[in-house]
Amino acid sequence: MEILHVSAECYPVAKAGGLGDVVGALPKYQQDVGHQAKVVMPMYRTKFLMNNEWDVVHKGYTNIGDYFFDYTIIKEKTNVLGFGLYLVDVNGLLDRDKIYGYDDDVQRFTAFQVCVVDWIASWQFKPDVVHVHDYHAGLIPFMMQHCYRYNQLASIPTVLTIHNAQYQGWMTWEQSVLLPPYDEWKRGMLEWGTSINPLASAIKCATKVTTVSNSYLEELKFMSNGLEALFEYEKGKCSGILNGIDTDVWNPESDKYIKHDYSLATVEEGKAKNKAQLCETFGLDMNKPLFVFIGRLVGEKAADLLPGVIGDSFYYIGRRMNFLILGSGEPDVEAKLNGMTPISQGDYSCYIGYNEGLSHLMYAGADFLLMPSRVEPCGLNQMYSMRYGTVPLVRNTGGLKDTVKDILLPNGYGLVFDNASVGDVCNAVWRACELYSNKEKFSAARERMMQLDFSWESSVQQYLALYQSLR
Ligand SMILES: Nc1ncnc2c1ncn2[C@@H]1O[C@H](COP(=O)(O)OP(=O)(O)O[C@H]2O[C@H](CO)[C@@H](O)[C@H](O)[C@H]2O)[C@@H](O)[C@H]1O
Repeated sequence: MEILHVSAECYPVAKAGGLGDVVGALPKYQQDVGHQAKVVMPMYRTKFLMNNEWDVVHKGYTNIGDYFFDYTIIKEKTNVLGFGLYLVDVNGLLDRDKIYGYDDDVQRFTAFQVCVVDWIASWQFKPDVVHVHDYHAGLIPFMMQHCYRYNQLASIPTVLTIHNAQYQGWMTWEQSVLLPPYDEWKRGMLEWGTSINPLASAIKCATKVTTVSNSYLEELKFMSNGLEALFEYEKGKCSGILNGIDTDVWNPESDKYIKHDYSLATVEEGKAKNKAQLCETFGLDMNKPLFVFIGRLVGEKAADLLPGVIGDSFYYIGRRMNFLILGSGEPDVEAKLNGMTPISQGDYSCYIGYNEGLSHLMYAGADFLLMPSRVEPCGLNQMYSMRYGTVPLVRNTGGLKDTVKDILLPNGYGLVFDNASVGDVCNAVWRACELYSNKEKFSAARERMMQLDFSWESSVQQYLALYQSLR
């Protein structure tokens, strides 16, 4: 089968979060089991672009509204990522350093999608399925079916995977002129509420819709930033497929970002060395359990609770633990976390920013990972941490619910709590400290977690079965 993934992110080309990880891994494993998987994404000005060699495979000319432009599709020469990687170059719109956060993001991602559809229309043999990820590629199913120019693509099945339904890419109706001319009778397929909603449009127009865990799909029917009724209405075409993790990149035995590799047999010693490196770098106390948080500092991840959790843990449980935070996001949360460093007695530090290498070292060196998320479609961090023998503390929601079993249950290994509140998280921190002081139980949980299988194997088969059902 020939599968074309369309995404705004793909690790290691450009990554802002979990979307990049998934799009960098799923096609590789699809390719491994004999399919032809390709990824197309915008050509941002990244290190990966500069460090690799490219062939020009297509040149085209198109427009968004009255802005007409040339575009180029380039392909990485050697399949270094294990699948065909294609980048769309549009000068003036996509040639930026960052992925998101520009005032003209609507124009940028609309232009990207128009180019992708225009390019597919030029293929002699069409792909078996076009698999779009999140709202940045959400207008593609509509364009393939209802834009006159691309009528010949209407019969190609499309799959939408929702990694995060909070962001929907809302556009005003004035911006509808950015789309290629379409059948006006079908404008309802673009609309949700009073605006154009690319995510809602993809849910309506894609042949199948998947979410990155089963529990998240259930939650979306009750809480999806305004799309609840749509998820209920379209439930017949929706299913949940849990993400896997890229076990080549996330492997404590061969992680290129850490100095001290380790396996299940050497976990105590290996983690201790990594912890020592972290503690030395951040001035923390090696003898106390180390709790880390890695992620976007936003409400969805309940990052706003962290200052309260750290303060209350020190106050009520005592200064028996260390905290280390890595992330960037809402300025007030960043400021609060930075502002707390003076309270540190060698037991708190933070790194505000994005740092891939440090994240690997933290999964390897920490004892516990905090994930109090209010919303967590799947969550990769908890799976990485378990593979690295770091016990996750998670809220009972979305993919966290589907992947972490509380230590009190038979064969449990993590710490699960119900509410995204300072009190509930502190209680889990206290339970973790108790677990840490019982060396036997702690090692047993670690061993159990490290043997869990979070590889892509079964999820890849589920995606393939879904594609087959569309033919
Ligand atoms: N400051 C920083 N420095 C270095 N690395 C950082 C970082 N901040 C985040 N990361 C990394 O980004 C990734 C985050 O992945 P998640 O899946 O946990 O969340 P995200 O919300 O981005 O993804 C969305 O999509 C994914 C994929 O489907 C879902 O699992 C998830 O639930 C959903 O919210 C991890 O690889 C993490 O290590």
